[in-house]
Amino acid sequence: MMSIHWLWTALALAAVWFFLQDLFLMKKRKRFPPGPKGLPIIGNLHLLGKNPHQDLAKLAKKHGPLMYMRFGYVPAIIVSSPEAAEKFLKTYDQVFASRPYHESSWHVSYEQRNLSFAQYGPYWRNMRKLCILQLLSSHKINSFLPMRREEVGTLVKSLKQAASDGAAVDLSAAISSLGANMSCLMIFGKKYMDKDFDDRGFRDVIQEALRLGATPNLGDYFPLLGVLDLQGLTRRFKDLAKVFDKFFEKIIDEHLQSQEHKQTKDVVDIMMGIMQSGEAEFEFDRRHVKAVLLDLLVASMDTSVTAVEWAISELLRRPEAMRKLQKELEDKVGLERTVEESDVEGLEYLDMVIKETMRLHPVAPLLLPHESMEDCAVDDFHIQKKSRIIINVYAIGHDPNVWPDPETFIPERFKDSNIDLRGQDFQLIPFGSGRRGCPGLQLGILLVRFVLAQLVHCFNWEPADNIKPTDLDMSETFGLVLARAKHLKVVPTYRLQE
Ligand code: HEM
Repeated sequence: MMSIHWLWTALALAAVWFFLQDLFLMKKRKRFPPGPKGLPIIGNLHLLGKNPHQDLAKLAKKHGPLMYMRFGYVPAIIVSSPEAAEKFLKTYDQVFASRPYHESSWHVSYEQRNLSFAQYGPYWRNMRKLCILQLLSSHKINSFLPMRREEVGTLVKSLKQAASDGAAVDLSAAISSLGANMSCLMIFGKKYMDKDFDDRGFRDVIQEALRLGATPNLGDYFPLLGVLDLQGLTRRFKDLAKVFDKFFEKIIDEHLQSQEHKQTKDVVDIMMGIMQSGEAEFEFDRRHVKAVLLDLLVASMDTSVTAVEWAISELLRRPEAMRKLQKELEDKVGLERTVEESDVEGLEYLDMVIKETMRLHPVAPLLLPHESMEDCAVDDFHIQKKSRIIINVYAIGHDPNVWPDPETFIPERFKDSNIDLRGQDFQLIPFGSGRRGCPGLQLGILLVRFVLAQLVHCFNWEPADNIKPTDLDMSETFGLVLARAKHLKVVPTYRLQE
C-alpha cells in the first residue's frame, strides 16, 4: 500500500517537473527581437532623452530594424526599416491596429473615446467611418475652400505689410496662428484666439495640452505608479479636462441655440446633427462628440503648418531649390495674381519639395503608438500581446541604406520616381499606413501644398538678423508634432506685380 502511494507521488512530481521544464523551454524557444539590455524595473526608459526619435534611431543602428525594448512594465518593439514597417502596417496590420492605454487621453478625451487613441474595435471602426464620410470627405473639404482662401489671404496681407516696412517676421508664430484659425473655423465655425477659453486664452491652453500630452508619463509604464501621480501630470490633465469640457459645452450650446441658417456646416453642426437624429448605429452622446472635436483640433492645428515651416527652412538653405519652385509657380500662375487651390494640383516640383521635407522632418516621427492585440510572430521573432509598437519613420527617412546622402535636402531625388507619401511606399510614410493611417491625409496634403505655394510664390525670403542661410539653426523639438526648436525669423520681400 505504502509503495503505491510513493509511486503516485513520484509520478505526480515527475509530471510537474516535465510541465515546468516544458514551460521553461517554451519560453526559451520564443525568440524576442534583439535590443539593448534593460535595467531592473525601469527597463530601457533611461535610454530615451529629449528627442526619443533620434535616440531610437541610434539604437536601431546597433541592434537592427526590429528591436525589443522595455519601458517600465511595457514591452516595446521599435520598427526602423521599410520592410519591417510593411510587416506591421500591412501584412499583420490587423494584429497591430490598436492603441495602448494613454493616461492623458484617458482624462482629456472622455476615457479614450476619441478616434486617435480609441482601442481597435467596433467603436473605433464606426467613428472612423463617420469622420471620413461626414467630416473629411472631398465634398466637405471643398466646402471650406473660401475660408482657407480668406485666411491664407489675410496672412499674405500681413506679411506684405511687413515686407513694405522691411521688417523681420516670426514666420513660425504667423503660420501657427493660421493653422489654429483654419482649424477653429472648420471645426467650430468661428475663431477662438481670445479669452473665450479661460483666463490663459485659447492657444496657451491647447499648447499646454500638447506639451503635457507629449511628456512621458510614468503612469503609462508603471500602472501602479499611475495612482500616485508622482509627476503631477494626472492632476494637470484633470484640470485641463475640466477647462476643455466647459469650452466644448459652451460651443455645443451656442450651436444648439443658434437659429442661423448656415451655408457651410462646421464639424459641431454635423456631429450634433448625427447625435440628435439617433442615426449613428453605435453609442454616440455628447462625450463622444466632445472627444472627437478635441481630436480633430489637435490633429489638424499644427500638423500641416509645421510641414510648411520645415519646407521654408530647407528652401532657405538651398536657394536654387527655392528659385526652381518659384519658377514652376510662375510658369503656372504668372506674377499678376496669387495662387489658388486649383493651381497646386500636379505641380511636380512642389510635390517633390513636400516629399523631401516630410522625409527629413516627418511631422509625427514615431507615428502614434500602436499596440498588439494578440501574440504574433514577425520574422520568427515573438511579439507579445499588448506590446507597444513604435514605427520610427524618422529613422527610415534618415537611413543611408534607404536614401543616399540622407541628411541633404534634395527634392530632385524624387524625379522620375514612383515613391508617394500616401502609405503604399514604406520608405516614406509620414501619414502612417493601413487601418490606423491618417484619415486627414487629403486635407493635410492640400493645406501644405496651398500654404507653401502661396508663401513661395508671393515672397522672396531671407533669414533675419543677417544669419547666413547655411547657418540656420535646424534643431528639432519632440512633441506631439516634431517642431523647430527655434522659431523661424525671416525677412520677406513681396515679388508679385500688382
Ligand atoms: C501634414 C498633415 C498631417 C500629417 C503629417 C498627419 C500624420 C498622421 C499620422 C502619422 C497619424 C498616425 C498614424 C498611425 O498611427 O499609424 C495620424 C493619425 C490621425 N490623423 Fe493625421 N496628419 C496630418 C493631418 C491631419 C488632419 C488635417 C486631420 C483631421 C482634420 C488628421 C486627423 C488624424 C486622426 C483623426 C488620426 C487618428 C486616426 C486613427 O487612429 O484611426 N490628420 N496623422
